[in-house]
Amino acid sequence: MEIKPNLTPVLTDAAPLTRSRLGVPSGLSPYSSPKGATFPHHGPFLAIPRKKTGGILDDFRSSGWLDAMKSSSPTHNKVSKDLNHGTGSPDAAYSTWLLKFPSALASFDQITNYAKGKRIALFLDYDGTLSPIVDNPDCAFMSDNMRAAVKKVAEYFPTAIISGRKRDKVYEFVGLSDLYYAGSHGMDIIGPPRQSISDDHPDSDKQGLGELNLFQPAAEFLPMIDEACFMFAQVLRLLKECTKDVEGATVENNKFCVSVHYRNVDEESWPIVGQRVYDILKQYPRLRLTHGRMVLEIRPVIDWDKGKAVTFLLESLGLSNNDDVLTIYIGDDKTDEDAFKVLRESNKGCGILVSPAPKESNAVYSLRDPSEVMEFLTSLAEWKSSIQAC
Ligand SMILES: O=P(O)(O)OC[C@H]1O[C@H](O[C@H]2O[C@H](CO)[C@@H](O)[C@H](O)[C@H]2O)[C@H](O)[C@@H](O)[C@@H]1O
Repeated sequence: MEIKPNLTPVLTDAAPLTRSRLGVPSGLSPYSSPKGATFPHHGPFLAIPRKKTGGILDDFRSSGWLDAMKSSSPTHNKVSKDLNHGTGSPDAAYSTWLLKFPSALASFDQITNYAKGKRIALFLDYDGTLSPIVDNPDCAFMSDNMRAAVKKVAEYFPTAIISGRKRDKVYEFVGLSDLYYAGSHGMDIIGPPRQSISDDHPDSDKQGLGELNLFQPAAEFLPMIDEACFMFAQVLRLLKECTKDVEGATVENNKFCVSVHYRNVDEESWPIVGQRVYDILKQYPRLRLTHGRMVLEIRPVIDWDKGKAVTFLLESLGLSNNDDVLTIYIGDDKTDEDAFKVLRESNKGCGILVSPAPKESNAVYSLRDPSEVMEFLTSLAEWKSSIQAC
């Protein structure tokens, strides 16, 4: 399968996303729960506050922008201190947390038992999931071993990478053509083919990868995003000229969203960065702010996120209305929670949270870090290969 960047868009404006405009079989309304077995949930459900999508600076107003910056970006010391305070040691806290979010490796048999007779659709976040978190976003390379593991698993299951990054950038990092790519938090999707997998090749998990479509629900925001991105960069440059305080702050243009990174900024100066972003955003009522790992993410106020992207891809692949499909989404970030939530509520599959420390989540299982993700993907491919051989 070739990635063709210049195909005719399915939809290039931000008009309401209806079934007919999308040209997909069943629209984007919430799934109804399938009959029959439900995916196992462990321990009490931990509620994640629902993301607001209606106005500007929702997060800032509701919880205070500095608090939000700090809570989404705990420093290593702060995490250790919190864990020690609550339960004695980070290891003990992690073990307790694992009761609620069991390791997907330790629960591998349970997952594959559940997957028996079903087709698996696989969704993978990039940063912090396939590549380790590093200080310089341009150097977040995935290892060759990880690439081989993703390639292998994609030979058996339809596999999509869903990232906050610009689509081209994440494709450059991953470098595999036989995958679907959704950049800008799902606002820039390559794929899927016009014919559904199930219509074409009912006996296979992974067929029908024909001509690809481009889906960009926020296309009309492009000029505005470019302009805002330019302003963030200008303001940070001016700030750096006058003061060393924000040394380390960088702006990344992710096409349909902008990332303002503060990982390399002294924590005392985070308020300056946050305040500048806040000031500029006041001029853009159609842009909103969300928080990632040491990053402020500015995006259009459309009701679209990674969860919607998963729904869109499953529907377009003809996999959404089948009870014989198990969707697995692996991710590490707040933005991945939208996808975990969709899977949890629709009972269409399970989220696997990648985290070395306890966190609230809508995922069902957990993995500690990208090396465990690699092990899980390898095991999944081996399992599929072994049952095919039987
Ligand atoms: O959805 P993702 O693929 O997880 O992308 C989310 C953001 O990831 C990148 O930033 C994060 O990773 C960087 C490299 O490890 C790290 O330096 C940064 O602090 C993290 O926030 C990416 O640079 C952002 O544009 C994405 O939005």
